[in-house]
Amino acid sequence: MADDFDSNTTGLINWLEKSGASVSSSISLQDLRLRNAGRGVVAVKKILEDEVLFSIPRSLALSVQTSSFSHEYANLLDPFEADSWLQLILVMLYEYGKGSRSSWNAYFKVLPEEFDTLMYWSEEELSELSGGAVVNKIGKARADSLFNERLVPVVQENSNVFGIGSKVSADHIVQIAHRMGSLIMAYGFDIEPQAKEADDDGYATEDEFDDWQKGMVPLADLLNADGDEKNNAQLFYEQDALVMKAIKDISQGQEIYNTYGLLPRSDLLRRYGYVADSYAQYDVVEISHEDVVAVARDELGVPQSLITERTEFCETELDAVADGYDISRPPLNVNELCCIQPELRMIVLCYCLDATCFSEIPKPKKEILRTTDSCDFPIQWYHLMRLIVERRLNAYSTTLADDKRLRESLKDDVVFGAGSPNIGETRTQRRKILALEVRIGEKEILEQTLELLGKAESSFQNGSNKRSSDEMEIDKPVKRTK
Ligand SMILES: C[S@@+](CC[C@H](N)C(=O)[O-])C[C@H]1O[C@@H](n2cnc3c(N)ncnc32)[C@H](O)[C@@H]1O
Repeated sequence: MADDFDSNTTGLINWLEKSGASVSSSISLQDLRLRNAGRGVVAVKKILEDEVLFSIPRSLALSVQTSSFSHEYANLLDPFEADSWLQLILVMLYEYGKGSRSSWNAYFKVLPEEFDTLMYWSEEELSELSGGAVVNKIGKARADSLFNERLVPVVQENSNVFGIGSKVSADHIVQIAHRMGSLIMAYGFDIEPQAKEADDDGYATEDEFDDWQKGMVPLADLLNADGDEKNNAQLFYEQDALVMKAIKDISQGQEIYNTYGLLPRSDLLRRYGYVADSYAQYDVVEISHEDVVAVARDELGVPQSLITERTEFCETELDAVADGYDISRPPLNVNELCCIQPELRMIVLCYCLDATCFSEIPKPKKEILRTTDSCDFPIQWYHLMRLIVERRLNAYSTTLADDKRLRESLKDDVVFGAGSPNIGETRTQRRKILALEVRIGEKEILEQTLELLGKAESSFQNGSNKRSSDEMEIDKPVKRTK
């Protein structure tokens, strides 16, 4: 491809090696744009487990500690002391503004200027995700006002320090700050600090447990990621260097993958702007507390006074109340409702119990939160839980069947995830497909949960030990069905 892509890649490797990094001859940084994966690191020779792929001196990581900004302009950083994210953005604005005078100039040249992360989606594109909880987690408005109120005045008042003209608009500064914030989110690492010297008596000082610092680690952040067995490398924080090592044998030609953690695809899309099938196992659906209350009150007729009393109990005695609760992907071949977060199971239970059963909840109360499983629930629990899941499913404007049909119709055009060619794909079309994958995952979870609830409810109704809430013995030991 005729652009600066390859020369920037070479520039990065040359800069790293000149600055004390070592890069194994068994790897190469390659152009994976045809697979919609930007740059990536590929094994050019067989690599053995524990082999060092590259080693980056700590001083080459870009952070508040390593940039000269923190001592030259400490006064500008001070007001942001409590916010390490804003501090790092400020440092990156400074180094970026220095252009070729920055030690990290070659590094900035390989970092992207455009993102598919949700922060950059239009309202129309985001509407493809409506019904899901992720649209409420993007935080663009909050970031905009934080940048406008706190960063813009500092940058404008010190335009010479940040290498921008004195007439640069607030919008432009906010735009670059968003780029830096997005880079930190998708490329940054939490870097373990160097171990401190031990005291004479052999004990390390308390400072040894200093917080890990956010920073950018050149090259380490050019590894793509996998949520499963393709993950074959990991960054180790050694005393003087950050060292990427193989965590399993890697064949020649295989891509080298880091991991971004056990993220549901909605979060993968929000933070990294892509989805991959290997993360589908971590998908979750969030049910808001507000929805649980609304369904109990409006659809099951639980009086508001009882809801208030029981919510308070769940909050003070069980520490179980949150803004939202997760339902995760039900494990295959397991007929239990362990996919529903225990806190949600317990709150729903508390809303269902009559006064006598409620007063019999045994002590220590927190114990029951951890041990109660679906076998101990009264029939009303299944009913309320089903209504909650159905309400959540109805929040989407399309059904799972609609979405699967749509995916089928797009299948010939686009392959999803890391292997997808993006030729001819418009940005909006690509985003539509990414959202479709997330929606399908969430709806699968909800439909599978409904199926499990239906099965559990009917086996409860057919069973000999039919109980209603007033017959319930809540302190019985957990009866596992397996
Ligand atoms: C830490 S960077 C990895 C380097 C990136 N490929 C580049 O060229 O700058 C993270 C970004 O890489 C992309 N990425 C990571 N893993 C991927 C994968 N398995 N498939 C496709 N893209 C991936 C996403 O755009 C993500 O935001």
